[in-house]
Amino acid sequence: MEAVIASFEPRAQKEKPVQATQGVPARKGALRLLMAVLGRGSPLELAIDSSLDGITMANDRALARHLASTVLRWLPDLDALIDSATPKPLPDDARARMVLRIALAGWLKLGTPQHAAVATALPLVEGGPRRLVHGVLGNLMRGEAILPEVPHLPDLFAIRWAMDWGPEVAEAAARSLAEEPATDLTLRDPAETAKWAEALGGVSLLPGHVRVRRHKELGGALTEWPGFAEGAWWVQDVAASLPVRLLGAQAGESVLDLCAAPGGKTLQLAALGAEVTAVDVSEARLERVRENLARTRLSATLVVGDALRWEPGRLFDRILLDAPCSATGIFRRHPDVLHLKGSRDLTPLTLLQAALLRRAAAWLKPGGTLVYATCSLDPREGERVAERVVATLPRTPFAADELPLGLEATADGWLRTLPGMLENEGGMDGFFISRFRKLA
Ligand SMILES: C[S@@+](CC[C@H](N)C(=O)[O-])C[C@H]1O[C@@H](n2cnc3c(N)ncnc32)[C@H](O)[C@@H]1O
Repeated sequence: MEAVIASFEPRAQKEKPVQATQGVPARKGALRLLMAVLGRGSPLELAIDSSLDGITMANDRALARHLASTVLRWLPDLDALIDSATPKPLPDDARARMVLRIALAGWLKLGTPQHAAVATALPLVEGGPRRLVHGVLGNLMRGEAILPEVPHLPDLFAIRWAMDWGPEVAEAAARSLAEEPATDLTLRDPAETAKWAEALGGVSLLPGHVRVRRHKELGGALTEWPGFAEGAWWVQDVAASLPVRLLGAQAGESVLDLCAAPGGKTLQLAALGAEVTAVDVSEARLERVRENLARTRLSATLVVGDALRWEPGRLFDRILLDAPCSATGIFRRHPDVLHLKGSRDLTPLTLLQAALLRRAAAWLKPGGTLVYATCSLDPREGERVAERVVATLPRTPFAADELPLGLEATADGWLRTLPGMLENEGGMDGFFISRFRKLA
């Protein structure tokens, strides 16, 4: 998973006052989404099409997604409230628990009036569970039910991130989970930064970057924002734009973008004027790259291929390997990664990452530069993988004057972006970025 190039769903914010059972389709959609993520372990983005099938109103779709995302941000806290009001614990994936989570998220976080939260919950359950949902909501609404100011991370991540990065990073991660983050855009032409920052009502943290907070004037779908149709920008967290910035590609150089889809970094490289070959194993995801290249009027050679078997038959000046990973660094935008079952065993991923890195290194010209990056907060997918190749591929540490945003390299010469960094400006995703040069 990676920064989405463009979400085509309009965003729902505070829910408008709901009449009686208006809003039931959105709750049904949210319920199906949560069943897919929490019941079957599907990533939220992959569950959207099937879960929201039949929900035609854009507002209902947006609200369904926003409710599901809000539940995922506050899951341990919502569950603690539910457990405090049920006679015996409900199974994690019980329909009644899912419906209660949605009703409480609507009431406590989206401003749904109490009567509407109840009226939209009850049609989703029948029989005994319906009486249970009614009773639990009644109990909680009569009492002093509140959510904490800062959500609790699931225990696994609270403990792991405190151990790996320190308690202050885990605390910042929890703070950053409370709200949907701002939308970051990367511009096709960095010379137009001021123009687009003004047109979009955003702020720029770097040349070629604009950060847009959700605001009423823009509202609606991203596709309607100024500059979308003409391909002036694409959605990409500021941290996700750093690997290409640090690869140092020049116009006319040959660059291999390995594991390229959905293509944020391919677009960045193509915008620099590099001759880009973008490879991805997923034809469907590569189609997104194709669409985005067409919209931005940029070009790259696209190859559907498994990088473990594909052979380029040539060498490249520079290679970017943005490897598949657990995506825990993008939990603010994709809170489902904190709850996906099956994502706990990292061994297959770390073996794949190391194998991809070794293959990529073989395709580099002598003197060429390779960047290995992941959007994971787990050192087993970042530092530990990079350390495995340094004996054969010397690292090129990041110099202080080439690191933007006040970032500093680690003692080993890598770059780590972590929760808490840029917090006053709205934060950034968690990335690991390493750079190597092949001896000439
Ligand atoms: C982290 S995402 C890449 C994000 C992309 N670089 C961007 O900036 O938009 C990882 C990608 O690796 C692809 N992938 C996974 N295994 C692969 C393999 N064996 N060969 C090629 N691509 C692979 C996935 O399909 C996925 O699109």
